[in-house]
Amino acid sequence: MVTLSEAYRDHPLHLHHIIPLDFSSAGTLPETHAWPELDDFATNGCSNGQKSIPVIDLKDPNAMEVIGIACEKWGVFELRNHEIPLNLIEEVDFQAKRFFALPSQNKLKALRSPGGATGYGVARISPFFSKYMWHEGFTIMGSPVDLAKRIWPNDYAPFCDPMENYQKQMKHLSEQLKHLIFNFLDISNEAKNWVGSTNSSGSGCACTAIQLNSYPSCPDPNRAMGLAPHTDTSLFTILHQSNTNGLQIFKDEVGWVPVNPDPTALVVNTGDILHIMSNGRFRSVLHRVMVNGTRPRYSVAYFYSPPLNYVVSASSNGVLKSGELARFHSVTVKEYIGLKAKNLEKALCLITI
Ligand SMILES: C=C1C[C@]23C[C@H]1CC[C@H]2[C@@]12CCC[C@@](C)(C(=O)O1)[C@H]2[C@@H]3C(=O)O
Ligand SMILES: O=C(O)CCC(=O)C(=O)O
Ligand SMILES: [Fe+2]
Repeated sequence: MVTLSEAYRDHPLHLHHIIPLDFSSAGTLPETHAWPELDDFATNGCSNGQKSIPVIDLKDPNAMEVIGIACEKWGVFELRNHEIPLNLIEEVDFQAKRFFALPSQNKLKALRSPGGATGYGVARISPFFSKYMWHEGFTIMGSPVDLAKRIWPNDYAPFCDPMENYQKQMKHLSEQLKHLIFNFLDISNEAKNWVGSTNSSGSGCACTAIQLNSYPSCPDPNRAMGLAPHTDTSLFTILHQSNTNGLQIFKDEVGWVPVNPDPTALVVNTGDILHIMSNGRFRSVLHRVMVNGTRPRYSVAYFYSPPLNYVVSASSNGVLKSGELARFHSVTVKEYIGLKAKNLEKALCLITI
């Protein structure tokens, strides 16, 4: 948990790649946030938006099969009947909005440090793009208490309690999804249960993180980018989006497909670590967020990955059919996070055999 921070420590960032714009006082879109090549990009996407992602009921007796097929064909699905209490989701959402509504100078008290991974700041992928995104984020790994105390020294519990509860519930849901996905892929019990792997705290726990995302309503939405196209580093990500649209996934031969929000459902997407573990069968899905001219958008992402020293490898986990060769070199989770932090989307190519 806290240990995921450790993987980012070797990749310090400059402050101008951490501090978000004060969106509340931005009356027009600054040139630093205007993406020149966007027009084409945006129109192409929308014209192909007729298809929609698979919807899956977790209680479906065929859940394993339909989730496997969705991961293979789409890399993303909407999950219903997930059993995360709606009032908890709403409370997390409410606390996220309460944080982002604070004056800029208050939010900066929880600013991510240059060598850190948690706290308030722009998206981690920002240094790879010449323009800034219309986005601010808040990253939590392990206990949120230290961060929340910086903002609400005596009254941090209303923020922390729901976040900690959400971490527990999401971890439980992630374990269920992991079993379904790994069973579908015939991944061995050893690999499935992270046997022999630990993180630096000595526990064999998964690496997890919560990312609160805010995309304020934008004075010039056609020239702004909410979150630039990226794949997640995780095994998979569980996303909750409240009711403003903007998320799109890229599907081969279709283009950008909108993922319409249903506040009672969750969206699950595949990440790079699953891409490697499945030997490229479950490709990590490219996605982005477009912004809105009238309504702000909020989302909560939960990233789930194996422990830091887990060896991510198709050659030893049972996925390879007879005669099939591994397409990627084996790497630990920590090594892969390091490669991604330095090379972004080239990281997968760098370990391709
Ligand atoms: C546990 C994670 C996963 C991170 C890094 C770290 C904390 C924040 C996550 C995000 C959230 C926003 C998109 C992304 C691409 C980014 O810029 O920061 C994600 C990234 C990743 O999936 O690599
Ligand atoms: O806001 C969203 O819907 C997407 C967030 C996202 O892609 C991320 O946090 O990695
Ligand atoms: Fe993402």
